[in-house]
Formats: sequence, structure tokens, C-alpha cells
Amino acid sequence: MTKLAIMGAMEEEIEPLLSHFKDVNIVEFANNKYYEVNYNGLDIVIAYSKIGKVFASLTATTMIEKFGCDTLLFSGVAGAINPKLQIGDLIIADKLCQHDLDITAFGHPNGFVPGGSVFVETSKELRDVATQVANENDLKVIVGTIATGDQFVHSTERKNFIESTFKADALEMEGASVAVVCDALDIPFFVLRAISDSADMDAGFDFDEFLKSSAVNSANYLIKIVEKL
Ligand SMILES: Nc1ncnc2c(CN3C[C@H](CSc4cnccn4)[C@@H](O)C3)c[nH]c12
Repeated sequence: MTKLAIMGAMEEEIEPLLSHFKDVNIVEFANNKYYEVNYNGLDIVIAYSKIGKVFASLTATTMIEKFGCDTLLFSGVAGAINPKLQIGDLIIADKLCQHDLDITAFGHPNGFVPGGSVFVETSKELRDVATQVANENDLKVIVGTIATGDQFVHSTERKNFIESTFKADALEMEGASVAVVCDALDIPFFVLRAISDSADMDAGFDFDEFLKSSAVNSANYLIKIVEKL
């Protein structure tokens, strides 16, 4: 029986999801709150990790190892790199990387450490469900590469580095952590983001303006995917 983990990084990314459920049981653990619900017979654990790769790794690991989740979906917002991505647009990750992981001093490529890999792929099965839902609901969704790093990117210089180095389509601060954890624990996972800004000098202003509406875009699409699982 599937037990689903639904994760975000910020409260604003999870709040639009939690509002769909009643009878929520709250479990406090490791300085965080985990919300347990049952939806159409599906046991679901929902949490927002707090910002960044370390918190995201802790939450993803907890949802799998402590709560016994066997599938993990991430919903949230992201900065756009691919110019086809406008604010509010949806992107599903086919693979993710860490743009700030750098031991190039030892001849390794950006995003690589021994024992790891530059890119981690998401679950094709979950992506196929998502694509079917997008087609059924006439939703425009891009499938692409998402780059993760422990920084809010707000400069074209950093954005261009990420684009040229990883050919990434969007960037954020948690997805690749979830990818490494789920890959290591052999848990199918899926990362969905809606664009909140363009990671350039206006990113901070756009982010503040569009966080909520973009988080709702992602959450509404995710709920439709959950209903298909
Ligand atoms: N340009 C960008 N660069 C890096 N990441 C992002 C994201 C995705 N999320 C949003 C949030 C920004 S930091 C944060 C801190 N305090 C308040 C709000 N956000 C962090 O969880 C990563 C959207 N746009 C991004």
C-alpha cells in the first residue's frame, strides 16, 4: 500500500495543499511538523522542510525512514532559466543537479563528488502520470533540468553560469537534495515547480509578488496528480 510524502520548502508552498485535507494529525519531530492525512484511502504525510539543501535532506529522509513513505512528491516554486518559462509556468524535473557543489580544484566537473553523480533522474512513472494529467487538464508543462543550490539566485551572472554549466531550465534550493536522498533510499520521487521569478536582478521583487500565486499553481496541479495515484 503506497504511503505518499508530499514536501515543500516553505509554508507558502504547502499551505495550498494542506487546505485540501481535513482530519490532519500533526507529529512534531526534529524541530519540524509533519502533517498526516488520509485522502481517498491514500495515507499521506505532508511537510515543509524550511529553506535549503540541508533542511530538505533532513525532511525527505525523515518522511521515508521515520514515516515509512514509499513515494515522494515535491511541490513548490522556482526561478526560471529557460526563457520559455514565464512566471506561473509549470516545470517537472526529469533530472536535478547541485550547482554549488564544487571540487573542481581536484579536476572534477561542477556538481560532482566521488561516489555521486552530477545529475539524478526522477521517476519516469510519476512523470508519465503527471504528463497524462497535464494533457487531460490542458495544462502547459515543461519537462527539464532543475539546478539546486544553497543561494537565492538574483544575478544574471550566476544564472548564466548555471545555464552554461548544467544546461538547466530552472533553479531552486531543495530539489537535488530530495533527489539524492530518494535515489539512495530507492524511493520514486517527483519534483514539480511553478515559476516565481527569473533569478535575475528583479528576482527578489518578483518572488515576493508571485510566491503565493505560483505556489498555488504547483499545488493545484500536484493535487490532480495525487488523485491519479
Ligand atoms: N531565484 C531563486 N533562487 C533560488 N531559489 C528560488 C526559488 C525556490 N525556493 C524559494 C525559496 C527562496 S529563498 C527565500 C528566503 N526568504 C524568503 C523567501 N525566499 C527557497 O526555498 C527556494 C524561487 N526562486 C528562486
